[in-house]
Amino acid sequence: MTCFPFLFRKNVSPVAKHDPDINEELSGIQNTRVYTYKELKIASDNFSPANKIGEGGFGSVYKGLLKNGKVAAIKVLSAESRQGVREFMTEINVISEIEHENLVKLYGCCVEGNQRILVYNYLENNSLSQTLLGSGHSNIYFDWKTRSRICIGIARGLAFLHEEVRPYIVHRDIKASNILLDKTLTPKISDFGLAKLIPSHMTHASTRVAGTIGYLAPEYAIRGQVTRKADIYSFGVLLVEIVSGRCHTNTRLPMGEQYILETAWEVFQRRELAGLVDISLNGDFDAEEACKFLKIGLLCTQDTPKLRPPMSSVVKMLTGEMDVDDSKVTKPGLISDLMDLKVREERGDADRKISSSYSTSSPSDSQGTTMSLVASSAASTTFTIKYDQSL
Ligand SMILES: Nc1ncnc2c1ncn2[C@@H]1O[C@H](COP(=O)(O)OP(=O)(O)OP(=O)(O)O)[C@@H](O)[C@H]1O
Repeated sequence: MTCFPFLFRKNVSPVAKHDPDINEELSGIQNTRVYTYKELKIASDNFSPANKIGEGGFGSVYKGLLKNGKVAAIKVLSAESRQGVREFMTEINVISEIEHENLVKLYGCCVEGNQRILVYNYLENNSLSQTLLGSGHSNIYFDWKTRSRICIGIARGLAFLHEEVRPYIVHRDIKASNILLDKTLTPKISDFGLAKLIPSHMTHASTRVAGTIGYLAPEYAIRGQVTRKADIYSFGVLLVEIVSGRCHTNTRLPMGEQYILETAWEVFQRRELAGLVDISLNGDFDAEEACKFLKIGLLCTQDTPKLRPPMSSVVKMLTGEMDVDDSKVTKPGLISDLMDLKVREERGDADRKISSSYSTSSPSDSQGTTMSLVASSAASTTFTIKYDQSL
């Protein structure tokens, strides 16, 4: 991490003065490069639409050329988003302290008036969701070797967060759109806005549930306990997506085949896993390895969190340093089971009610918007579930 002569907190007094919460969080941040708004405006050619490279839940992302000649991705948070500000601070806190080949690199940030901007190194090949899973909108061909390398890279990045960093980090939003690819197709985990830093003596932290339907571990959605096992579940879904070239949910398929984990579990039981491997590979893949990856995906998504292997073991299994024991694979926690639960709860059978709210393009609109898990399960929608403690 590059250190600069001035500290982050010296540059934020206009915001801190108005918000004691942010002030408190800022005091924990030591070395973060602070850009002026003017610098970033110049870098992105006045945030020109031609330089806009993406739109996330909390604002727009622009490509820009920094004064030092480096190309950057400049993420401008929508100004009025309170939720976004909290996530902005989390992102800085989490990622400014760590560096790994498979994690996106934060160059710095900008806090001026109500402007909040994050500056990352620019990754040339977009995200996995826009390329591999982007239904033909990309000209990158992901052969088997590339996919295998991507899976191992993501696993290494996550193992680093889970097992090497202290306090360890639960990412909480591992999904295809948060895996960015550099020019050599090396995967970089991005978007640490939802991450939680958890001291090692704690087994979990209770929190508002946040994540993306389709990647969300059932026990996390139900009880709101953040553990590494929830990330491992999301990684398992992603692994199956990468091998199969299919998004976790496809409502155009017949019932019973819409959720990739359901399909993976079925073909696993019928010993036909190879049939799930992406047909666009035209059979040109290492079938044994591909089936092994799918089994690891199933191991990671098992309904019982304790049975999911730690990420360091996942890395070893993916690289062949550790065997995968077929007989150990148990049924995955399935989103359809989660929907059953929701339906039962709506009927009043359960003693705890889940009330959900979700954000699409405008996070500031999200509070209080009731979402039915059933109705929205097809979309890759980031959402939050809050428990009504009074129930
Ligand atoms: N470092 C980067 N290099 C290149 N492109 C990037 C970079 N960061 C983000 N992008 C582009 O901007 C898009 C939006 O990113 P962002 O992280 O804001 O949202 P998201 O992860 O797609 O969605 P959400 O915020 O809902 O999780 C990404 O999909 C990607 O195309």
